[in-house]
Amino acid sequence: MAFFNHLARRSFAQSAAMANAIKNVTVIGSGLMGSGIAQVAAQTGHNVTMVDIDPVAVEKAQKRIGASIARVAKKKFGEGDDAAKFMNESMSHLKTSTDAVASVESADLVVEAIVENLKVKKELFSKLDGAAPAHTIFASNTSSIPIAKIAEATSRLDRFGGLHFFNPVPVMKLLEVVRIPETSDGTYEAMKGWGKAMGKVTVECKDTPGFIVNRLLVPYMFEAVRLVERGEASPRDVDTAMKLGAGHPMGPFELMDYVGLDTGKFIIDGWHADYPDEEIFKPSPMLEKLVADGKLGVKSGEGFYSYKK
Ligand SMILES: CCCCCCCCCCCCC[C@H](O)CC(=O)SCCNC(=O)CCNC(=O)[C@H](O)C(C)(C)COP(=O)(O)OP(=O)(O)OC[C@H]1O[C@@H](n2cnc3c(N)ncnc32)[C@H](O)[C@@H]1OP(=O)(O)O
Ligand SMILES: NC(=O)c1ccc[n+]([C@@H]2O[C@H](COP(=O)([O-])OP(=O)(O)OC[C@H]3O[C@@H](n4cnc5c(N)ncnc54)[C@H](O)[C@@H]3O)[C@@H](O)[C@H]2O)c1
Repeated sequence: MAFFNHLARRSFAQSAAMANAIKNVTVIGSGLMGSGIAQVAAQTGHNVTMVDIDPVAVEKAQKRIGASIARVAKKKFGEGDDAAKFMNESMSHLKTSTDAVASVESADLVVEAIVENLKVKKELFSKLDGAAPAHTIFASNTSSIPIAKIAEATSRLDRFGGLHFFNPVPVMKLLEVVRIPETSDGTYEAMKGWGKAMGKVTVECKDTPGFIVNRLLVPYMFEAVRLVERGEASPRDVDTAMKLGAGHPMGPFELMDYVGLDTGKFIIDGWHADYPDEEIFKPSPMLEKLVADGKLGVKSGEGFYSYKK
C-alpha cells in the first residue's frame, strides 16, 4: 500500500510541479470567453497575453475585463485600497496583442477561444505549432468540436487537450479538462493542475460530443426552441417555467442569448453535419432568421429578447 501511496504522492507532486510551470499563458480570442479566461488567469497571477484578430474586439475586451474585475474586487474586498490593489495587480499581469505568432514565443500554455469553426481553429493552431516552444501545451475552449479534429493540425498531439470553461468565466466554477488518446499523462496532469490554480473545479472528460455539460445542456436548449416553434409556449413562459420549476438561474432562451446565438448556430450546424439523421440537430428556422438578421443575443443587443437600453 505504501508503494501506491508513494506513486499517488509523486503523481500529485508531478501535476503540481507541471501546473506551477505554467506561468505564461496566451489566450487567443478576446470575445465572451477569451476575455473571461484571460481575466481569471491574470487575477490568479499568471502572465497573460490576450490576442485577437480584431483590434476593436481587443478594446471591447479590455473594457469588459475592467468592469468584471471591478465586480470581483468589490465582492472580495468591498470598496477601498485592497480592492484597488487587486484590480491594479490583476491588470498588470495582462497584455494584449493582435499578433498571434509573436504572442506564443514564450508561452507555457496556449488557450484558444476563437470562433467555433473547425477550419479557422485548425489554421490557427497549425500556424502557432511552428512558433511556440516545444514544451508549450495547446488547448481549445471549444463547446462542441472534437479536440482530436482540431489537434490533427499540429505536431504536438501529446501536448494537446481541451480546457472547456463556462460563461461567465469569472463566476462559473467548472472546468472540463478533455484528453485525446495521445495526450500525455504529464500534459493532462498539468492542465488539471492549472485549472485548479485558476480556482476552478475540474472534471475529467473524454473527447466525446459536447463532453459532459453540453451533451446534456444543448439538446435541452434545442428542445426548448422546438417547443416554441411548435407554438406550444412562449420563450418567456419557457424561461419562467425552468427558473421556477427547475431552479435554473436562467431559462434556456435567456441562456442562449447570453452565450451567443452565433455560437449556438455554429454548434447545431456542426452537429447536424456530423449526425445528419438526428432530428434534434436539424436547423431551426427561428434561430436561422435571428442570426441572419444579426440578432445574436446580448452581444448584439437583441436575440430572443431585446437588451437595448
Ligand atoms: C434548435 C436550435 C437551438 C439552437 C440553440 C443552441 C444553443 C447552444 C448553446 C450552447 C453554447 C455553448 C455553451 C458553452 O460551451 C458552455 C457554457 O458556458 S453553458 C452556460 C453556463 N452558464 C450558465 O448557465 C449561467 C447561468 N446564469 C447564472 O449563473 C447567473 O444568471 C449569472 C450569469 C451569474 C448572473 O447572476 P445574476 O444573479 O442573475 O445576476 P448578478 O449580476 O447579480 O450576478 C450574480 C453574481 O455574479 C457576479 N457576476 C455576474 N456576472 C459577472 C461577470 N461577468 N464578472 C464578474 N462577476 C460577475 C456578480 O458580481 C454577482 O455577485 P454578487 O455581487 O451578487 O455576489
Ligand atoms: N459563448 C459561450 O458561452 C461559450 C462557452 C464555452 C465555450 N465557448 C467556446 O469558446 C469559443 C469562443 O466563443 P465566444 O462566445 O467567446 O465567441 P466570440 O464570438 O465572443 O469571440 C470570438 C473571438 O475570436 C476572434 N477570432 C476569430 N477568429 C480569430 C483568429 N483566427 N485569430 C484570433 N482571433 C480570432 C473574434 O474576433 C472574436 O473576438 C468557441 O469555440 C465557443 O464554442 C463559448
